[in-house]
Amino acid sequence: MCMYPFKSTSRPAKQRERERENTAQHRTAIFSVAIEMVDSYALEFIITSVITIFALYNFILSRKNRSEAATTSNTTENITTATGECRSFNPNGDVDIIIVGAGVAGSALAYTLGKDGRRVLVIERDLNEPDRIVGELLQPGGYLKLIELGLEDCVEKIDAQKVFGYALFKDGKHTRLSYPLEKFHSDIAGRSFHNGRFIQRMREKASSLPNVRLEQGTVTSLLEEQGIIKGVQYKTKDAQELSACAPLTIVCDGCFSNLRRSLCNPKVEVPSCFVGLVLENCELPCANHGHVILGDPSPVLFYPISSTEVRCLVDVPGQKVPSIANGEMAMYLKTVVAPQVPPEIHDAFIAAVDKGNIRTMPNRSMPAAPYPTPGALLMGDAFNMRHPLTGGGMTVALSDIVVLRNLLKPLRDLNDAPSLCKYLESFYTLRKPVASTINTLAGALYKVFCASPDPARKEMRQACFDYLSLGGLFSEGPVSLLSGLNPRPLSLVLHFFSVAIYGVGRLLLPFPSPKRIWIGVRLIASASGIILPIIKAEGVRQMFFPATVPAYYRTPPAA
Ligand SMILES: Cc1cc2nc3c(=O)[nH]c(=O)nc-3n(C[C@H](O)[C@H](O)[C@H](O)COP(=O)(O)OP(=O)(O)OC[C@H]3O[C@@H](n4cnc5c(N)ncnc54)[C@H](O)[C@@H]3O)c2cc1C
Repeated sequence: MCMYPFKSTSRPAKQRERERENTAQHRTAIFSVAIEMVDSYALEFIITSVITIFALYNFILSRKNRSEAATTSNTTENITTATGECRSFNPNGDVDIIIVGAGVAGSALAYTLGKDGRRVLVIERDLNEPDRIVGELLQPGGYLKLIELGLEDCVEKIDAQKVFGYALFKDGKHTRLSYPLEKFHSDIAGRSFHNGRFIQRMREKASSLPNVRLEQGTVTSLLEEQGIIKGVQYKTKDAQELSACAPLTIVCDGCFSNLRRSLCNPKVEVPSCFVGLVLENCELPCANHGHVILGDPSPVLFYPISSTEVRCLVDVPGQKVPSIANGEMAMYLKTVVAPQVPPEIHDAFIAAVDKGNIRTMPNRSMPAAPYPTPGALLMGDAFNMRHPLTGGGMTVALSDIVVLRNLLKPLRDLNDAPSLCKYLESFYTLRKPVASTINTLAGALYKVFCASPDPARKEMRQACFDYLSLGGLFSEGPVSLLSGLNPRPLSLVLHFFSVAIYGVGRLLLPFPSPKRIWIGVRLIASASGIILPIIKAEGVRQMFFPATVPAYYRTPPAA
């Protein structure tokens, strides 16, 4: 029993000293290896753990919601019971798919499905060229989707401008963030243009197909028969009430959709409005770049929409904007916004305000929360919206169309609505990597980029600007997420928390004071408070663990 202690104490003192040193060195080595491992894996581990807990929470919640949804999905607003008029309208079943709305999503979808041989009827409220301040900058990721759909020529002959990245301005300093386009063909870049011209090109291209028919009319309701959407009821230009039927109706009636209520659970938020102006004949400080001014109270954007025009979008927080009619808006733009505009375009900005063509648009966000409904599907802004700060809406819509096209391709017959509906549930998961990355980034960046009196939020905003200014991986990563070139949700979360940690590091170095430590703690809390609710709304499981969602593996009904 006492052999070991006896042996130990009987060794010579030098040997014991050496052994002690060895043990200490060994411990230090283990400790430093452990520290290195902790350094490299801690962040990933913490995030993965948080996400896993959220996934479980979400899973339980989604089951609860699904059963609630089942009871509410039969609300009949904007749904009319089909009585037989459908069959009399198109007795030969000459339409496979009805598309409501020929905006960005509807017209791209019509061409895509028409090209695949579907007989498509598109009903659009107004076939004249739209004149809007939305959807004017297509990210390079969206342009890649346009190529996949064979629609890239729709940005030709409309004086579209190539966009190679962003210039970010804060307190008189600026940094250039280029899209990482090196490994792509030289034609790949963002494109900015007049939204109406782009849409008209896509409408023309869709209607050039013999099996695609575009009609002007306003859809007033969906036609339903025994829980299955059979088609739509619509009013023509000359006030005729008609109905049309098809095995599948795809609703793409945009951000103000009044048909989505029966197909999803619309939780629309309006954090701010954009006020739009057009600056003429001026040179942006960084040619062929989007410009983001981290202004007070919130960001201001500039980007070219033709060779002679620059779009300016001024974000105004809240749902109310100063009145244009009584001149309050012009006063606001001149006194609050103009002093923050880069000097190179200041005069053009004032001239645009004086010219008076000021437009406004609410900035809406709405997570996708569909009620899978046999015979119908939502797409575009009717289905899912995010803050337009990062110009991601069209990229998400086009990416969704690619996913849907691939799912529908193997199907010859769309008539078995319940089986088709079950199969198309996979769409909601397959779209997630692109959609959730762009949506989350838009929501998070908007919050970070807004000015705030809170010191923690101020630090976060400055840390974000400085982090992006570091260049290399620090700008490339976030920009490739924003551009839709690398839509990876985990990469987004890692960059977001890296910005927060970078901000905290700057607060604590070289000498942390209690006040700075406290701001650091609040910075991390505020970063989590910004991103986690958005991730939760996107669906943690679908976003980070899509392969664990059973719908991911749905096979075509005929297979
Ligand atoms: C201020 C602002 C700026 C934006 N900037 C950008 C940007 O730079 N880049 C970007 O990618 N995204 C941007 N977006 C988002 C982008 O505009 C949308 O994501 C995109 O337009 C969605 O396309 P959509 O087809 O769903 O809707 P829309 O393009 O709005 O099309 C909807 C169509 O449906 C028609 N319609 C509506 N109701 C009916 C009905 N009852 N019957 C028949 N037809 C109907 C409408 O006439 C319209 O043609 C911005 C959004 C806002 C609010």
